[in-house]
Amino acid sequence: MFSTKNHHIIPSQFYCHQECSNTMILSYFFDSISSLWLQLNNVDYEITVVLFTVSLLVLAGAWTAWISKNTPPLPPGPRGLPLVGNLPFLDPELHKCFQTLAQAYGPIVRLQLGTKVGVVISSPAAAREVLRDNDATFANRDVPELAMDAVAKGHSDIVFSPHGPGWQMLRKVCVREVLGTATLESVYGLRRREIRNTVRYLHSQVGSPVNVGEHMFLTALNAITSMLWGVTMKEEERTRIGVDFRVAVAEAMELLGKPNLSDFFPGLAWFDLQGLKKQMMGLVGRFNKIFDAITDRGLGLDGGKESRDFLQVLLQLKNEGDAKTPLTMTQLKVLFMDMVLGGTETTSNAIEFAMAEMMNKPEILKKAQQELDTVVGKDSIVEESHINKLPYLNAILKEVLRLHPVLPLMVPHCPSQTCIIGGYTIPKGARVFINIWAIHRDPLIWENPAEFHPERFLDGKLGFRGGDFSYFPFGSGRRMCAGIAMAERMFLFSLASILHSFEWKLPEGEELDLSEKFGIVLKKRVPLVAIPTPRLSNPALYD
Ligand code: HEM
Repeated sequence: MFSTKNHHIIPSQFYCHQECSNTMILSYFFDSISSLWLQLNNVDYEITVVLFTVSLLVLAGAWTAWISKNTPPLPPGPRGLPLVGNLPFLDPELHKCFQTLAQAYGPIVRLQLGTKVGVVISSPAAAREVLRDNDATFANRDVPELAMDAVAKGHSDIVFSPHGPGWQMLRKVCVREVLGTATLESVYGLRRREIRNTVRYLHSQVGSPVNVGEHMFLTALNAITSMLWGVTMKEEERTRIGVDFRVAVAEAMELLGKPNLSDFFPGLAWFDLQGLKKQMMGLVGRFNKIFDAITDRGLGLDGGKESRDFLQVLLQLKNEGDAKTPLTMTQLKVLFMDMVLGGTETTSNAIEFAMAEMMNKPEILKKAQQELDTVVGKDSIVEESHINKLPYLNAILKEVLRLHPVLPLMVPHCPSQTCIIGGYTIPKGARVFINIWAIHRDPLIWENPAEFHPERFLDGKLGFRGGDFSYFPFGSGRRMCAGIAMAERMFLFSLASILHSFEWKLPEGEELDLSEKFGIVLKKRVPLVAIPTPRLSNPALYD
């Protein structure tokens, strides 16, 4: 029965000649099926079944071949070992390791990370395809195993919430209500109080070496917790809670930064082989206790105070409970968490790198101080209202986030469906790293990319809003940083204050080390230790 028509010819054409048209292939198979059915009545039943099965198999094979012929390949990448893939060969300095891989394999590299596919994006064109052209598809996160439970219960924070109404609501509350210009302005006094405390403390240390990063971390943490609940809680209570909180945040960052086998072999997650999940559960319990103490205090207030902190803004929002922002107590707590985790180390590490780069090039430091002396004067102190009048300091912020982007691989994205990027197939569920560190140092884009040169940003053409994919330290698209406004203010106000108030020098015999240490948040390998000496006209300006 297969001797008629082209049964022997067409399959070989199909497999051998690429140019065979898809329409021909499909019409051939529909013909085959219909002719088979027409003849069913005339032949032996068993033979018919066998032939029918063979025909289906051929159809399936042809379909697979058609699909694979029409599906672009996976991106190129290094060979790995069975089971573990490329994991054993990845250098812990991942941002540099990924840059080297991009030099060998191109701007889109595939990795096998245990059972997971990883994809590294290292060019502006590919980043634009991911974050702009396919923004909705890539708006999900590859959720680490340690955050899975929270996501499954709908208790997740903004960073790991899946793209959807829950995430949208949290983000709206965070960006518009809490970190919007009006609320940020209203808590200026709380920010200022903490920065003045730091200046006062540094003044008490004049002539002695201080750990710049550590003090900037404490300043950022105190400023953020002060904005969060600094009106609600009295200073003494706030300091006590701040200490517990600081320890818990440091443990959470360390835990999240540890490579977790369960992320690479989700099948093993149930066994929690490294005990990380257990540790995380303990930590969640501690955070809950801290937040309960704070929110209980907030709930006890009558809300009639003139000055308000974020806690009071959020509790009011929760109590008003409009249908669009049905904020729960758990969501309120996770918002706090995002602000503390997202806003402390990022800002303080950027300030530490900026100070180190400037001390390495004293002419830049002098120029920044001269600008401050012109705008603020030596008989006065820096206020946040000055920061828009300091173009050189703003250029320093941009340049430090170019050279040392504090989230060098951003927060991994995850496509919700298989899609094509740069001519390659990116499978659904892949872990997509965007190597902004490599893009920000690409010699095809930047002149002398390794050099700290704030002047390159003085023309004001490049901004932070992710519109240009050669420079996007806060990400781009719908998952870009939710705290840009706060980060800008905190960085500029803190750096301006310590540069304006003090001269800085290295301890005798010390050498400046500018090297980086990879982590979710990039940090200086060797902490910057420097000696402050006063430079303002009147000691009262340090009170
Ligand atoms: C110098 C300081 C900072 C830098 C360089 C920075 C950078 C980033 C980057 C690169 C992302 C990931 C974007 C993506 O994956 O597409 C991100 C996400 C985020 N950042 Fe920041 N950030 C900073 C400060 C802050 C501050 C101060 C806050 C809050 C107070 C904050 C809150 C967040 C949140 C909530 C997300 C997750 C957004 C989402 O998934 O929708 N960040 N940040």
